[in-house]
Amino acid sequence: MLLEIGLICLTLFLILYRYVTKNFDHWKRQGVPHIEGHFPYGSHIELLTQSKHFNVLVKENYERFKNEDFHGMFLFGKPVLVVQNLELIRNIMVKDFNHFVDRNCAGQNMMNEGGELDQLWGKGMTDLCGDEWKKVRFTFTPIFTSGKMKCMLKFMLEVSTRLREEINLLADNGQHFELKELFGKFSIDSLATCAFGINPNSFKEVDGPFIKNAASIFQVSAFESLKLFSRLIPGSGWLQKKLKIDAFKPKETRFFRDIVISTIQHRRKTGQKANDLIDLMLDCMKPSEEGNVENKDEEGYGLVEQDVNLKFKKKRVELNEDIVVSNCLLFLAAGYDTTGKTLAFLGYYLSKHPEIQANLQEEIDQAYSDNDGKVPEYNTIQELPYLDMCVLETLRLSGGEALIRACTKDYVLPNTDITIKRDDLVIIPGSGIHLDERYYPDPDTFNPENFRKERKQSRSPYTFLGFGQGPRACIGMRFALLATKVAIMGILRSYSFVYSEKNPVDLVIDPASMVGYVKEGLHAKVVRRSED
Ligand code: HEM
Repeated sequence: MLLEIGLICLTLFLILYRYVTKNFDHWKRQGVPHIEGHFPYGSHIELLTQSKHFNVLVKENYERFKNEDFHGMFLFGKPVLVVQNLELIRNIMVKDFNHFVDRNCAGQNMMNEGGELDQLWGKGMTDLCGDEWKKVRFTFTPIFTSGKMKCMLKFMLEVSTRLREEINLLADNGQHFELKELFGKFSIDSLATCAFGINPNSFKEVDGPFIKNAASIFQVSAFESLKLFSRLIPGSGWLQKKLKIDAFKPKETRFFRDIVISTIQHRRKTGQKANDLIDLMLDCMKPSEEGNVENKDEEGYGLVEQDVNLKFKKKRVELNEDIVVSNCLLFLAAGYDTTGKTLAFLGYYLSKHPEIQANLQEEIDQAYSDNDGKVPEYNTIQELPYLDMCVLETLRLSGGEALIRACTKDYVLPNTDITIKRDDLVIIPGSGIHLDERYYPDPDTFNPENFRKERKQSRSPYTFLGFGQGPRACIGMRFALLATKVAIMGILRSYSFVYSEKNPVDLVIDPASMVGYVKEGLHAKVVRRSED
């Protein structure tokens, strides 16, 4: 019996070994410079041991292959092409987008292969593929236009008042505090208020379920990521689906799913309207006319190139409730940590550079005084030039991500004889590009001048990937910029950030943080400007 079990285990191991290693000569055959693959993890054991963040690995590889247009690597057994040349990046993200519509390759959408809750995440826009993604993206795009964001402003201002009250207490007691802990409360409260008209009151209920569940949803332990990656083993995803195993944060997912569902039910029952995101999404569930549609973004602040319009036959299909629930969940998750992290870094950089903070305060004071001391209008907030420069520079220095695309149709890389095959993965190394001195002189220094209009226009738009690029860029960009600007204006009008010696000298990115936040946190103090 033991012998039989041993033989079965050996056979399974050999199958797995063969499956993982069979493509390890892929890049060598094509003459592409690359990082060797090793069984079972591919190019980077750090992903298995969780000793380095993925964005950091991608940045290191970018440096290593800096003068190449692209290089290869392996994620477990999967060959991945990392494209560094900005013109090729434009082709992939925009010009030839129809070859790279998805983020997941067919049959390897890990979120679709678990139990009911994992499958719910699989219906979110980030994971949807092909025409289904186009339909959902097209339908939800009008929710994030400037017109709709103007209506969100009043909700954000309510939350910013609560943030100022908290800042006032912090100024009273003069203590150092962790910036993302504070701004996470602002970002979850503004999302919950704008999305569902709910006030989680995170500033008062520090241990409230809303903030606790939000904080843990993007903190993924080594064991949790192993559970997800195990789905790359042939047959494992199928088995986990059959056994209804939820690998991604089931407790937290259930908490937010139940809130979304009960809000939808309440709105339907009472017919109440708050003109928040959930109302706008429920409106999207109504059937629409068939026809050619275009998904053309509005101005987009010149940050995102979208010159491919999504032209396709929109069928007369209603969005079902699962899609709405899933995308509400996604907006909360996608917006919470990213906005909290951006604000935390912005507060940290301003505390480190008092002269920049003073310039920003001057601009903000002027905007209030031009509006008789009242909060400026939506357009003024979004267009204050120095504020915009500070936010974009924060996103450059702290926010470069490795962006993923899956090839959906074979593609010959222009001016090469390299074919990216259907189902191959491509990475755009935002974390490397953002810190490349060819695009940003003295790239490790916080310098908002990098985003002065003339300088911005002198570079390729693909040197800034804070919100991605192309039709798959961040749908919530306008919302995120507004929330960030409202929060920082509310604070700087009356307070200043002061640098804290508690900050580590070298900022180490926490490998367990999905958005890539600092392991030891970022700290600051606040003082009243009258006491400066
Ligand atoms: C400062 C805050 C934020 C940052 C830095 C950020 C950044 C990003 C990035 C880099 C991507 C990938 C783009 C690509 O692959 O080209 C993305 C996608 C996405 N973001 Fe954001 N985001 C933020 C806030 C938000 C908010 C507030 C929401 C929703 C309310 C949101 C919803 C999404 C969605 C749904 C996608 C997937 C879009 C698709 O696949 O079509 N994000 N975001």
